[in-house]
Amino acid sequence: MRFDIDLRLYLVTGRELLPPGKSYEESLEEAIKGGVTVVQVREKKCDTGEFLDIAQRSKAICDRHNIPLIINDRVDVALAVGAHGVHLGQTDMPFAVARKLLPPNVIIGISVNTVEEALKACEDGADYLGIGAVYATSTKDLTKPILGPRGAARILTALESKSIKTVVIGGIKRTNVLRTLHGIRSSGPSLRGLDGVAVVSDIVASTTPFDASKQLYNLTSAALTSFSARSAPTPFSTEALLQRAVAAFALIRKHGPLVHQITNTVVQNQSANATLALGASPIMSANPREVEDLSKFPGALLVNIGTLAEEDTAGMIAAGFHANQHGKPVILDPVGVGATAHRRQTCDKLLNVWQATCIKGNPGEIGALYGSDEVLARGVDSVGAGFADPASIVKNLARREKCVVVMTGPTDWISDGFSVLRIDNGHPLLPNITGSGCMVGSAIACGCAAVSASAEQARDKDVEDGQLVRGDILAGIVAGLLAITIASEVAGGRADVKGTGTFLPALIDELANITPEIIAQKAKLNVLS
Ligand SMILES: Nc1ncnc2c1ncn2[C@@H]1O[C@H](COP(=O)(O)OP(=O)(O)OP(=O)(O)O)[C@@H](O)[C@H]1O
Ligand SMILES: Cc1ncsc1CCO
Repeated sequence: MRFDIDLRLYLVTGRELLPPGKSYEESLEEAIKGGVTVVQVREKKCDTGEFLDIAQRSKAICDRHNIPLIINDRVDVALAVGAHGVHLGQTDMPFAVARKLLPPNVIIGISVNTVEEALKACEDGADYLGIGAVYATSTKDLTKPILGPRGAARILTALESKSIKTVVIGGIKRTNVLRTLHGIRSSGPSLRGLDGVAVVSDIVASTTPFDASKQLYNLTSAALTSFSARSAPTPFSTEALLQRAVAAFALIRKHGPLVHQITNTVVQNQSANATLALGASPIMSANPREVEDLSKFPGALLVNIGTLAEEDTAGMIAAGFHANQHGKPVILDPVGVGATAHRRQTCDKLLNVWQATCIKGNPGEIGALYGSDEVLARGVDSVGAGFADPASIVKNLARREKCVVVMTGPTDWISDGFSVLRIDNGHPLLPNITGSGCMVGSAIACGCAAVSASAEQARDKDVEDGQLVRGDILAGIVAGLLAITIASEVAGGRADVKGTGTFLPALIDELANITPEIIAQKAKLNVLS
């Protein structure tokens, strides 16, 4: 097998882009340490001697880190330095000629811009394809059409039956990599057809290439790692998950993490009070100017689109983006997403820019995101009896969005795309106060914030492939759900609670009174699969 190269984060060099004071070697080494998995040396404006010199210097660095090196265009230079591969454009040396000149273990990649070029390169026997340009870029004169994510998806769709490896290239950077990969997935077959992203200026022009490539590696891994391609985690029992959730609940009180909430104007006060009662610290702000600073604190971000003021959308987009960059859990509450086209478009926009850790909604909201009309929404409320097969809905949406999905109701259904769980706690008064679902979102955010802050503090092992966040997220989510639903049972059973008016303050009190022992004792949690 000739091809054993990890294409996930493919760096294409460009010395002319280096920032002042940064040497080529320094930049390359930092980029590799940050997560670059393969390096292509591209030198368009130098003579052979200089190209050879830069290729040899690159090879020495790559060898030190066991990273494959590919040479752009020049078969002779590749042979001279013993490179792993050669990358050819459509106007470079023809594939057949290069193949003849190169030893069989040297791979050949081809740049393609159309379905025809891609199929021809497959037929020729290319080892991988660089599909682009996805966006306009200053690093290359573009004479061919810009593909956009949808154009790249068209080429990937045509390659569905081929085993060839692929990367997308052209203007890809930290700010658009998730949007790009989400866009390709939603308009093409699946990301299983894609093996990586190629990046130039976002790494080479950076004064901190280590950070740039680390962020790009994590973002790309999270978007690329397909649930179906990943091996399923070890199944766990109800008892084991309950223990993890009880431990996660205790971490809220231990760490008192910051929970940044962009939420609707109906529930701001009660959600902030619920957060405090659980033992975390709320900060409610949608101002795009401060979301980056807020993302630096250990904790979590909640984005609730309940009242969706026009001016809040920019803050929601930026907050999720920065939270992803800092590995903070992001909880999306798509309130009323089934009610208006604008809410649907906004959720699409948000999920195109950032990766959610958890999406929580009532059946109307989850159905609207899933694209099902089995359950309908009336404004922010869900109507009707619910889904005939709720377990499949949450599991399939979790797989598609690569996050945990929670669907609330008399039974709360939860899935991480592998397991499905149900929680049967809750009091009938809970859905009758406005914004109880929103408070559930805050409670989930508190649980996620706690497990994430704890893992950060313990400097847990580095994030696993495909995960943006650290910590036992599923346990954090279950902890938040159990805390609020069990507190509602205690509050609803109190003699002084006469209806929804007295229920709300009692609920806040009982959230503060709840203990890990009460949760362990009263939880009606069941792991179904
Ligand atoms: N009939 C019920 N009995 C007990 N608990 C319930 C019942 N219905 C919902 N709940 C609980 O209430 C919480 C809120 O769920 P619900 O589905 O009402 O949210 P929502 O519709 O998003 O609320 P809102 O839009 O008012 O914020 C859930 O955690 C759930 O456990
Ligand atoms: C009533 C209402 N309207 C927008 S948000 C909200 C709170 C419950 O979702």
